[in-house]
Amino acid sequence: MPSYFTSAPGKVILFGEHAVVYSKVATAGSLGLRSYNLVQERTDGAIEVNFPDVQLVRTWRSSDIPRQARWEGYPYPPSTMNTELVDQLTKFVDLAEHTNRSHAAVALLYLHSYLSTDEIASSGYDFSVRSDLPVGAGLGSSASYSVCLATALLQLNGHLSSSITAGWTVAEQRDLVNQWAFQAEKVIHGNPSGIDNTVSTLGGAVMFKKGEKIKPLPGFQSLRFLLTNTRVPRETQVQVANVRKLHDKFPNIVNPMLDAIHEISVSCEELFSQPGLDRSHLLTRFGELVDVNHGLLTALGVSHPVLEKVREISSRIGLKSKLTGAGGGGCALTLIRDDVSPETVAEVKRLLEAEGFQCMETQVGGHGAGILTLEQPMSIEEFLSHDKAYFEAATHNWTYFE
Ligand SMILES: Nc1ncnc2c1ncn2[C@@H]1O[C@H](COP(=O)(O)OP(=O)(O)O)[C@@H](O)[C@H]1O
Ligand SMILES: C[C@@](O)(CCOP(=O)(O)O)CC(=O)O
Repeated sequence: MPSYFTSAPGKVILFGEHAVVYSKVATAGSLGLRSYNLVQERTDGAIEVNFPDVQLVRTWRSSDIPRQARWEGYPYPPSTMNTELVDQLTKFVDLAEHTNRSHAAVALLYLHSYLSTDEIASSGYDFSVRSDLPVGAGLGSSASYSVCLATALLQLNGHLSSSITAGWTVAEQRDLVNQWAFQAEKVIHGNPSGIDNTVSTLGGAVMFKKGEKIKPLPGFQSLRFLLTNTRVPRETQVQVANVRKLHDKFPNIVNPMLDAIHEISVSCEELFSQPGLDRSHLLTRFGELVDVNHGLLTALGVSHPVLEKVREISSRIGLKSKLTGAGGGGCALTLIRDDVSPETVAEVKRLLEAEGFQCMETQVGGHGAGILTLEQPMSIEEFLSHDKAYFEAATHNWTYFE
């Protein structure tokens, strides 16, 4: 059994946060910031996890992990989450409940319980994960972690490009990864929408409407952004509830605002589907949509002084920013047009970091889930010491589900 890496990106909501709760369309894209998982066989029948981003190092005996019998629909996941198994695994991992660490561990063991063959269950494996993404900042770290796990477990158990799934299309394999990643997301979050794991699995950009199938945004061109984590903690539920209160108080005012946000996503889709549209013109129009969307979100009450600070600093240099995700703190995105010089980017970063913010430059719209088989085993220490550039290097022959 060779060693391999799996990898998956984070996500950013480009347009339509909050409006999506009211069944309007939202647009999200995959980030160049990714999580990476090293999977290696070991000889002692143990499962060892090394997840430094959530301070978890733990070993269990493989044969002690509860396992599920084959179910109808195999290898697709059952339609409902097995809450009994989640409870059982939460006790099994023996970590304080409801922490980052226990969620990460239970999500892995949940997939292991369902997917492991007898052979895999009696062997031992190391799972090590490192991420470029800040955890809990609304950039989809949990989805990218979940997609890494789903890809790893499906690969390990022969469901990806192996004899069991021989004849399956890439799209079917990608769908399988996405469905299992959604299971892991459910273990971590309870009731996620599915947009984060879908963007992370597919890559590129997607259009999303509640209750409808998430569809790729046709013609999307990769864009460059500066992401700013204001480090002000925010709770999605609180922001969503505040917008709900405003909506219920002034429906005739708030509904047209939500409709206007919907039209921004529609305009974004139209922008990318215009054949032969000049890139510079596209970026100008995109920047205008960024501005309008932020204005509407501010009117909905979900901005915050730190987010306005990001807008003020970036607009001084002629750049367009908006909050992304729930708002009330969290992250903002700033569009970096192709003609913006590296000096300008460095200057805006310097100004933002001087406010105590964390800045991350990244592309939006790149690859989704990927696998890379290693020719030689790699020590966990070496894996964890590598940076983004190492994993991105062209010599690494990643396979993506595209
Ligand atoms: N690099 C990682 N290693 C292990 N677990 C991770 C990692 N990144 C995310 N997670 C899991 O995902 C959870 C974070 O989810 P969440 O708070 O929704 O943040 P985000 O908005 O970044 O997705 C963590 O509590 C942990 O269980
Ligand atoms: C505000 C909302 O539209 C997006 C929240 O995004 P995040 O939790 O910041 O990634 C809520 C939702 O769609 O469930």
